[in-house]
Amino acid sequence: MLHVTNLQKTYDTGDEALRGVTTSVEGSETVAMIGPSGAGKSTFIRCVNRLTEPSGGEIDLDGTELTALDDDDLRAARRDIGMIFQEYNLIERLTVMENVLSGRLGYVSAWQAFRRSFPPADIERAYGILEQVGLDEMADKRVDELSGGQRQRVGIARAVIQEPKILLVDEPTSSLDPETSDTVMRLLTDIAADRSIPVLINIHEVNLALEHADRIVGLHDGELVFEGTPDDLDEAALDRVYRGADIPDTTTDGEGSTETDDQEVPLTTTGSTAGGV
Ligand SMILES: Nc1ncnc2c1ncn2[C@@H]1O[C@H](COP(=O)(O)OP(=O)(O)OP(=O)(O)O)[C@@H](O)[C@H]1O
Repeated sequence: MLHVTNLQKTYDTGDEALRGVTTSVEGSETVAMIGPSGAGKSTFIRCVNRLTEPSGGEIDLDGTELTALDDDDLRAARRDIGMIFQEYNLIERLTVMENVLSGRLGYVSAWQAFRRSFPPADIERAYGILEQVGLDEMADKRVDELSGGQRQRVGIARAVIQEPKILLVDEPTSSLDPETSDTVMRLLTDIAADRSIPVLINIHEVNLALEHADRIVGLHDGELVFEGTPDDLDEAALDRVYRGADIPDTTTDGEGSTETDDQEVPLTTTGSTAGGV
């Protein structure tokens, strides 16, 4: 489905955000991308749909090489990629329904898009998706009257109505409380299963990744340093992801040395940390 090969990004500032990352996302799996702040997680997701231009590498989505597309073809290819953002990126003055339908803008004529006029089938589809995300009663509410969790569900519905081949999700829970974060993660994995599409989620909280992901990818300083199941993410792997190296066991009581942290492992949405899982 999504095959990324040797993806590189160096910003104009000289920051090397991605140093040759290779990974794939397949089937209807939920993949969590973890890593410390600045590891390159957002850059990776933004490069995949070319909101950020990669400096090198290949991105193959279902047989289409995205890095080779001109603007028109890229616009068409982006319909296949549902994006869900940390800060929701909704149009505040519009209703829930209008925001969800904006996910269909890529499918209607320019005139229909200008008038925001959508075929009845799209409206029916929107009601179905709103029901799935638990917002069918709120279709006519303005989104600036909603809670953070409800807004994120509107963002999910807007991405899903595109009928994408993949969902890319950038830190969906960082503004949410733990319970709402859990609901949002469960919703994303349910959607992956229902629609048989993969979901790639950047996530700060390791606990949420362990609980909800089928597979975890770990970045450190622009490099992929871990790829495996939640069960594979042991303390040594966490050290590689969050500290950039395997920390040798220097203690006499057999516990790994975590005293030399340059970055603690964020385990929960409330920001509490610990040396292991
Ligand atoms: N627009 C930009 N211009 C220059 N440098 C950037 C830009 N965006 C990101 N960077 C740099 O690229 C590196 C990776 O940043 P990125 O935001 O992708 O990391 P991240 O893992 O998503 O971090 P966080 O979890 O804090 O969002 C960092 O060193 C960052 O400073």
